[in-house]
Amino acid sequence: MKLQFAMDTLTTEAALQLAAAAAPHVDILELGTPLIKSAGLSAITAVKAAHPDKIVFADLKTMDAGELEADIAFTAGADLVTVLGLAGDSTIAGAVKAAKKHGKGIVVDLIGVSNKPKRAKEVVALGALFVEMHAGLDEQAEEGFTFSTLLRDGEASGVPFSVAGGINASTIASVQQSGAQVAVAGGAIYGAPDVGAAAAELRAVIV
Ligand SMILES: O=C(CO)[C@H](O)[C@H](O)COP(=O)(O)O
Repeated sequence: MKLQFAMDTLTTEAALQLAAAAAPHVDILELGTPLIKSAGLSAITAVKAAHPDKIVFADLKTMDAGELEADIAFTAGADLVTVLGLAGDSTIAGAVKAAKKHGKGIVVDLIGVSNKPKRAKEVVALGALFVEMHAGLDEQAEEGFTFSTLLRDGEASGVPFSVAGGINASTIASVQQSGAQVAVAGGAIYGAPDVGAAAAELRAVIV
């Protein structure tokens, strides 16, 4: 299972510092949606230039203009770009078209989708590389939140999936056991006093 570090910060400088600390322990460096909205596509270029050996993931969460938005992110240096599963099929197909042009991949984020296994199958049929079983930061803050549903949905989907939703060192083993291809961790790494040590701790559980 690959480990993805979601850098939910607001400046390119902060992202480069986080990436430098965590890179030895992670496979995928994710530029979070707030970072791309705040710093722009140049943040993608900067992270890819600093870490050409890593998979750079641009969490655009595209809802419309799939081909155009994916194209500009791939041109900026992204290897993987997200489109929302709530978007229409034509948006997802457009993003997949851009990914094929660049030899890269589209990940469909199923945040907010009620029947995630069903939509997962549909979007992989449209050409998505994998889906993200995702409970966002707001959903995580809701009373009674548990990400066990995400693991069940991933297993039920029958397609390649990642899991994101507040994963930490005590829960990442269950993500691996669910058969996920990628575990996404944001706050558990960037919120730790020692970013490198936090990434290493997660990595130690899954190797
Ligand atoms: O995409 C996101 C929010 O929409 C986050 O990057 C994702 O949820 C991972 O971060 P965390 O581990 O803190 O939940």
